[in-house]
Amino acid sequence: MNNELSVIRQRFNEGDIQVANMLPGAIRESWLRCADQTVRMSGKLEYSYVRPDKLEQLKYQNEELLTVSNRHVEQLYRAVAGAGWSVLLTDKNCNALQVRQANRLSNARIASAFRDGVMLNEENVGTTAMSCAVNTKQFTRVFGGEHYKEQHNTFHCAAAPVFDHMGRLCASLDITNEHSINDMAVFYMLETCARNIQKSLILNLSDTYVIEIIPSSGQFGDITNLLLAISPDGKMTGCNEAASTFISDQRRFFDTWFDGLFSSDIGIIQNRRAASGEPFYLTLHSGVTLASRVISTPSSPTTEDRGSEEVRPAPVIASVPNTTFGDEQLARSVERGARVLNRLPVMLYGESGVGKEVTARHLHDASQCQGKFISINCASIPENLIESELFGYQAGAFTGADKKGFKGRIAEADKGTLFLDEIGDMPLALQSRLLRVLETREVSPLGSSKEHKVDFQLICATNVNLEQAIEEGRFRQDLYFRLKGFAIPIKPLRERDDKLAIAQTILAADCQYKQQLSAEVSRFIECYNWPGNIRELRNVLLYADAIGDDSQTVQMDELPEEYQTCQSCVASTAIANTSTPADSGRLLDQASQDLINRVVEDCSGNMSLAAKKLGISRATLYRKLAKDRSGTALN
Ligand SMILES: Nc1ncnc2c1ncn2[C@@H]1O[C@H](COP(=O)(O)OP(=O)(O)OP(=O)(O)O)[C@@H](O)[C@H]1O
Repeated sequence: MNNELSVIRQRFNEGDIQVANMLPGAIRESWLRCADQTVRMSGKLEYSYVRPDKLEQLKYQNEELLTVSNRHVEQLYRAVAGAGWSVLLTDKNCNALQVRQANRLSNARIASAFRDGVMLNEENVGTTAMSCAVNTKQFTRVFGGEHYKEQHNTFHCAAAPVFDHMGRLCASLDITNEHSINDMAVFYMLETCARNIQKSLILNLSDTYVIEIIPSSGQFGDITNLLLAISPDGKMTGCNEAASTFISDQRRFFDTWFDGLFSSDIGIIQNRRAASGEPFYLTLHSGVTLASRVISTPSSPTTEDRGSEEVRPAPVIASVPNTTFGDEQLARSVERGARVLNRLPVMLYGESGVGKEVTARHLHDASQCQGKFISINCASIPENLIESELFGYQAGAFTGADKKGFKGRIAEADKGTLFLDEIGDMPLALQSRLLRVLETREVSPLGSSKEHKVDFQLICATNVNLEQAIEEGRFRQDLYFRLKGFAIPIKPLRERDDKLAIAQTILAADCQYKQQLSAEVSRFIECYNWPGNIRELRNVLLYADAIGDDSQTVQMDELPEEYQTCQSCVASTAIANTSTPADSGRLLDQASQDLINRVVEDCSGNMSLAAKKLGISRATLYRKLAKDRSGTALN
């Protein structure tokens, strides 16, 4: 926390409430409300939870919101979790309805406290991004010491309000990180996600036409476009935030009929061509003409299908039918994996970021399993919590346990798929318990002697060499063989030939503006080493999308700076651009020399391994290195 903020906190705590004027408006107001309600800044922080029966009721009341938002929240989570962000959806009173925790939450107490039903309103936990977003109805960031409660001073959060089809506040969407990351791309994604939830709520209205209007020269499907929902008899029944600003007086809007706004009647959107999605023009009474398009009609299919009709949706990766792109071997393995999954455990292995979790979700979907997909990252749960997290616990099983007990993640996966990520990091003692569960298909929660039958499909993933872990006594061999029913290796991105297809998919799925790659960027993607694999490629493209200009093509100077200066890629690009054979030869030599040096370095000087990776003999490798050192051109 910076010094100034510490001083503000101290003075405020001592009763000088004027000092709050130095804080951003939303946070100042929240601190003052907290002080009014005599919430204490320091002292023990006990989290309160909505009673389980009340939580059920809350979820029931928010059923539509939860159903509609699920894929958006999931998609946001998948995009940001790698950077350490957790995602929370709360109702409009800040009760958590859906919590998706980031992999690496180090604060064990908070990790176990943040779950569905935790009450995060100001009265209970002081100022948070979500309480500010709910109170101001605006996107808000609350960083570190701006949180009222001392215990939250290590967190950095941002939240966006979520509005329903009539523009009423219905929820807040929050992202939380333990590290201070002022990443505009992430905040942008958060706001877009909140707007997409409202869009899906509008598309979910029954017996309604939904039209999309482009107020500027943008394109259809832009999230800033106006959405209007109209009943078949012409009454306005819904609109998104952009439309409510555009039409300004929302209350009047809901008393309005279609022909009260536009100089045509409802027939214009009911004719066959318009109803089939062809663009048409609407004219406001003022004479302004707007390009429009019907995106949903009263007979349109259900929500999820409608979701795919959105023009530029950010598709859910899990629903992408093929997550293997041009890698035929991987496609074959995944297809077989999906077929055997209901009888054999599947093990995915590959470096971090190659897409193991994405593939696991795809396997779950493709296996047609109707149950839930329960994902557990064995490396991120503190060792002392793994056991209770996996197997559950009975009420009062240990100090600090929830009074109601906890079912456990394995039991939650009953009739569904259990995904154990980073299985190589599971502590040995728990490996024995897991083995027993896999053999008996029964779990008994901590503190209970009762066994419960469970039936689940199992996928596990690892980026460590389990065989080596067995040799070193860190992993049980019998568990290894039990888990490795069907093994699917996933190659690192640098070894894949379908890098451009992957990049194109990411652009189409996750980028707002950028939809194609310049020739130079394509060459860079092909040539770069990608140590962070698909995750790194995705981050680079999202960066270009967020900071680049409005054009649809990603240019080299829109990539993060460190990528623009990648030496061997610059050389390869130069080779492609050069016109004289002599220059081209020189640049090619340089690139080849760089590549050799890099591979030798990657292999820590192990010449046999480096030669193997380069596909040349050891003698040739020595010769090339010797020539390089003596300054002779390589050949
Ligand atoms: N097939 C894909 N299509 C689009 N994006 C993908 C695909 N595979 C992976 N990604 C992106 O790459 C990132 C990493 O994916 P994922 O978490 O599945 O990798 P992982 O191998 O499980 O990584 P780790 O071992 O670090 O957990 C995610 O942000 C995901 O969005």
